[in-house]
Amino acid sequence: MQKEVDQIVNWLQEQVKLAGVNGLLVGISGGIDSAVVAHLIKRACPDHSLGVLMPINTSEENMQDAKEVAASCGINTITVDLTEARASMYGNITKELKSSATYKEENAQLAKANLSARLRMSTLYTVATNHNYLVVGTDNAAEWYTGYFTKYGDGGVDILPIVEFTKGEVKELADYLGVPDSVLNKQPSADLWEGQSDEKEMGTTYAEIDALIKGESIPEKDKEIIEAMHKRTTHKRDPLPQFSRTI
Ligand SMILES: Nc1ncnc2c1ncn2[C@@H]1O[C@H](COP(=O)(O)OP(=O)(O)OC[C@H]2O[C@@H]([n+]3cccc(C(=O)O)c3)[C@H](O)[C@@H]2O)[C@@H](O)[C@H]1O
Ligand SMILES: Nc1ncnc2c1ncn2[C@@H]1O[C@H](COP(=O)(O)OP(=O)(O)OP(=O)(O)O)[C@@H](O)[C@H]1O
Ligand SMILES: [Mg+2]
Repeated sequence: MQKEVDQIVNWLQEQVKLAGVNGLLVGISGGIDSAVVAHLIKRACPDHSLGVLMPINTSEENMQDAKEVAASCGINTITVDLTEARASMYGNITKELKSSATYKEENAQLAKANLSARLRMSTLYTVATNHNYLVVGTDNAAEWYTGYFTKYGDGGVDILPIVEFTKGEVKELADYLGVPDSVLNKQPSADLWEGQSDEKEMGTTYAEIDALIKGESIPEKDKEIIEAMHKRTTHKRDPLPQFSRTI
């Protein structure tokens, strides 16, 4: 584990040098992926790393976990409450959709959730520009394979240090790095709506996704769900389709 951590930390330092920036930042949610990334960037850039807490109707418990994550690695933090910004922006967009009779109630929850993720991305880039830092992403191998992230939201980042680590391996890293137990043992959640849990929404488990990625056999039902997610989200991993005048 020490060797893996050293390798990621060296890689992060290399990325800072290559990009010619001053440091690194990450959004800290109180979940395990951002906890691991916060620890790693603090190790890579002890004096030039930052954690950004961005509540949007976020529970006191998750805020407390985010603060404990920051305390556990000693990273500096700022908090930008986006609750009003999201309410105002979503309210304005919805008003327009409703007045033009193009509002679709069945897509509302997801649209609102993805707006939250994209407001967080915009906030991170505003802070990153101010500090001349890179925005560090928290996607792990399971999320990347299934495309379980918002395009240009939490997926809109500069570098991905833990994208080759399964959710199980992220947990091992978290344990090694000293992430608090409350975060280590918590159910993964995008926390984009009341009661959301990743596994409930996906209809499968991280254990099955991890197993499939590692080439192990898993129940047919889970395989179908995971492969369908993978296929549907190909566009999130591929380069942008670009019209070429030479075609
Ligand atoms: N074939 C295609 N080629 C190019 N672009 C395509 C496309 N199909 C859709 N699109 C575009 O992509 C959009 C759909 O993608 P996207 O906006 O990402 O939205 P979508 O994949 O529908 O939803 C995001 C999912 O990620 C989950 N999530 C989000 C954020 C954080 C976390 C977490 O774990 O913390 C999880 C969230 O709960 C939800 O299940 C469409 O609106 C369309 O604009
Ligand atoms: N309230 C928040 N404040 C700051 N950043 C956030 C917040 N919510 C989400 N994020 C950012 O979006 C990323 C994606 O969320 P995701 O839920 O996948 O990761 P996590 O919360 O760190 O771990 P887990 O998947 O176990 O919940 C987070 O890692 C974090 O960088
Ligand atoms: Mg989370």
